[in-house]
Amino acid sequence: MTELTGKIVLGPHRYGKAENRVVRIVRDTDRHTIRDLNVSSCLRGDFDAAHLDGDQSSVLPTDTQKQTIYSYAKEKGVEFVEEYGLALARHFVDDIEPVGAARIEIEEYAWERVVVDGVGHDHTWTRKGSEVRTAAITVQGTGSERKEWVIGGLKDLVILKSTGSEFRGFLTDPYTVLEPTTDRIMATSLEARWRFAGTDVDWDETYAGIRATLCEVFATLHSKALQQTLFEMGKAALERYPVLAEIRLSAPNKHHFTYDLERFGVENANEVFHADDRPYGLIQASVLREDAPDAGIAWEPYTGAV
Ligand SMILES: O=c1[nH]c(=O)c2[nH]c(=O)[nH]c2[nH]1
Repeated sequence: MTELTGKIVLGPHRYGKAENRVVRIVRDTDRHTIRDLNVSSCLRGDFDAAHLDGDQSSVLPTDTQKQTIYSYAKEKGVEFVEEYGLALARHFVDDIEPVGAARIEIEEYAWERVVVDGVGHDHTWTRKGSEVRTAAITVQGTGSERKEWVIGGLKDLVILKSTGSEFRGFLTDPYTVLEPTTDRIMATSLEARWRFAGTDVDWDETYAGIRATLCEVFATLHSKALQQTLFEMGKAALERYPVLAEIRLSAPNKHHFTYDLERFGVENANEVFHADDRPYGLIQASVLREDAPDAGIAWEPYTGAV
């Protein structure tokens, strides 16, 4: 048995307030707007003494981080979640001495107006689908050492095409039972995260455009595999949006198996399927520019997987 005798030391650490549920209503007129967010703050820096000696003198309480998150929702507004995240991250790095880097992760839940007499209501909404907009903002260092990274994204975007997808010609071995197919359902619950090359961005327009591009390629590309579809989706997003350095895609292959109706003498020409929830193929790919600026710690996650 291998036995290790080396000195035990503190490794990397970070802390913050995770999943602050911030609902911001703008009510300057009778027609209100709503932004519904889940905001996490994460600080890195010289917090060794808190771990090694129980010394809290450098520790900004996670409760204070929470209060700042809520106050900034009014002071700075949340019209663009990326700007709100940048304001928070800059504040923690610039104004709180021991903080070397701050990361703000945001999920945004979409709401749509209830329609009354054909018109969207002023102050009543229903939650819109499962889809979530995401952002992860990291600010590190001050002065000439300053680095800022913004990652936009979405998750739980459920998308399905009923044809235009095949999977054949794959490697086989004695355990292979899968039949090749030239016509299948392709469906996924897409997670995509894209890293911006800078911070001067039309955030909402870019979000809507990237989302539309990803959906358009999924729909129109005749797919030979989910792997190919993911690469082409990412490539199209980078081609259309030069503000992007890279995009990372994660897609569970939500299998739909043709249900065996032959047993009943009933023909099933790809019309009735069993939607299987588990297990699923999990296909992940990143697409990037060769001249993408350094990602630094932009992808180091706090609350969730990246
Ligand atoms: O698009 C696919 N990629 C795979 O790698 C794979 N593997 C599998 O069994 N079905 C599929 N589909």
